[in-house]
Amino acid sequence: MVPANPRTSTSLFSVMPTNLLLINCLLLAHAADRQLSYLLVRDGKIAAIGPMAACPLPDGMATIDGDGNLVLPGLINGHNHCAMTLFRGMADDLELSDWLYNHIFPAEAAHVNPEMVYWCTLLAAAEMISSGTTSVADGYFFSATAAEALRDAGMRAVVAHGIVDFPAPSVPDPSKNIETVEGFLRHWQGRSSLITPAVFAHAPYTCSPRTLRRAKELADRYGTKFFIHAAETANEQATVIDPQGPTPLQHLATLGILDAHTVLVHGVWLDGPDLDILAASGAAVVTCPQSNLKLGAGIAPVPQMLSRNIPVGLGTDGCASNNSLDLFREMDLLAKLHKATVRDATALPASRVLSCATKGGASVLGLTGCGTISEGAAADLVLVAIDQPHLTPFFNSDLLVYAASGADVRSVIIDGRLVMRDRQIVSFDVAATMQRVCAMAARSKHSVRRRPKTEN
Ligand SMILES: CSC[C@H]1O[C@@H](n2cnc3c(O)ncnc32)[C@H](O)[C@@H]1O
Ligand SMILES: [Zn+2]
Repeated sequence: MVPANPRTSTSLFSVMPTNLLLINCLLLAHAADRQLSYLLVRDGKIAAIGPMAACPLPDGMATIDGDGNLVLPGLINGHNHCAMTLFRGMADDLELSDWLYNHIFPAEAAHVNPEMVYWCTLLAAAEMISSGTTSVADGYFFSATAAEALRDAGMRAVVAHGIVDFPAPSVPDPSKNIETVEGFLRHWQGRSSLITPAVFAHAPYTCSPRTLRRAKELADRYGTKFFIHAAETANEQATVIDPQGPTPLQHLATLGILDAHTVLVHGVWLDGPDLDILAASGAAVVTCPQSNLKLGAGIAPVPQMLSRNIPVGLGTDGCASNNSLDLFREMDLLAKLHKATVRDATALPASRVLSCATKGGASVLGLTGCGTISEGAAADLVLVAIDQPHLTPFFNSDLLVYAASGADVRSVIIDGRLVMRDRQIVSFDVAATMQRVCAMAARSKHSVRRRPKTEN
């Protein structure tokens, strides 16, 4: 149940067993021959997989019948600002700097507080779980509260505390940024099997070189991931750094903050030399194609990244720029975009895209053992109903990218716990969460400048 007060959150869900026997599941490898399998889950990990003929006796263990549904590794959303569900649809059809400076930052200054972050993050968790996402990288303010919400929802998350050089909702005095984030890292490191804390410096145009260096140094000291939005729009270099000077990527490289623990979000405006620097640094990229198209930013050179072995994950970005958290939509778009730009249908195969949203995404976020179905891997599993007209006949995983949607997900298991069963989220009260967010949205409507709808 959802606690009435986010500060006193205690989730019954956290004491649920992490041992399960999953029966009658279809593994991707058997999609064509329809041979059903069992998966034995112990202590949140996959302990054994085999054909139904060799299924062990439940021996008192909770058993879930997969009903012939396809079992997939849970999808991994590499970039989100979960609490921004409150701002869904608030500022559509605007380019990034207008959207951010004239609409989003003012709305955040007025409405972001711990209560908002708790409930709006829970709402994001409901949307992600019900569309097959089991892990997310969140980057926002009041990160301790976001971490509580994601843990209470039963989601696996890398929760990164946001840093900007101006007064932010959770840190009104930017000179206190580093110590605040350090407190967050100290509190959450090793506290929960589900939550990994990290650092998020917002962007090269909102963080000074000194802030960027100190934020990265802090992340390194705690051995955490360091995230940054960078090279998102064409004018980032012109308006932010120096029109004649280094590119945003060169700027970050010169500051010494690109390495294997750095995750660059967006990376739309990267030229050949930038991509070479990135590849040599070991840093990863999370691409957010829906957000990049909607904000008019452009198309990230994902095939060129992959051909240089730059690790690439897939993210939705927040609800105010997407406006959906369904990674199936994101996969479909990513797989098609590059085919169109270079007029080559082989530019980015569906299987490669599925890997960015699973195994590849896990590696970008440092989530060891996630994004794969094998013995010893995390039991983060999604059951997809393929026995439907739009997924028939089902021979291989390409259909997951080109025809499936989040609505096809039936049940979800995270860290060995059943989080959604037959489309019913069981870890928290979704109806109550929607009610709370609707009430907040109604209150904020009077003070937030929502875009008037114009007739054409
Ligand atoms: C410190 S991260 C949170 C901060 O980032 C803002 N934000 C959301 N999406 C984007 C984007 O695509 N580019 C730049 N900034 C973005 C969000 O509103 C928060 O203020
Ligand atoms: Zn973002």
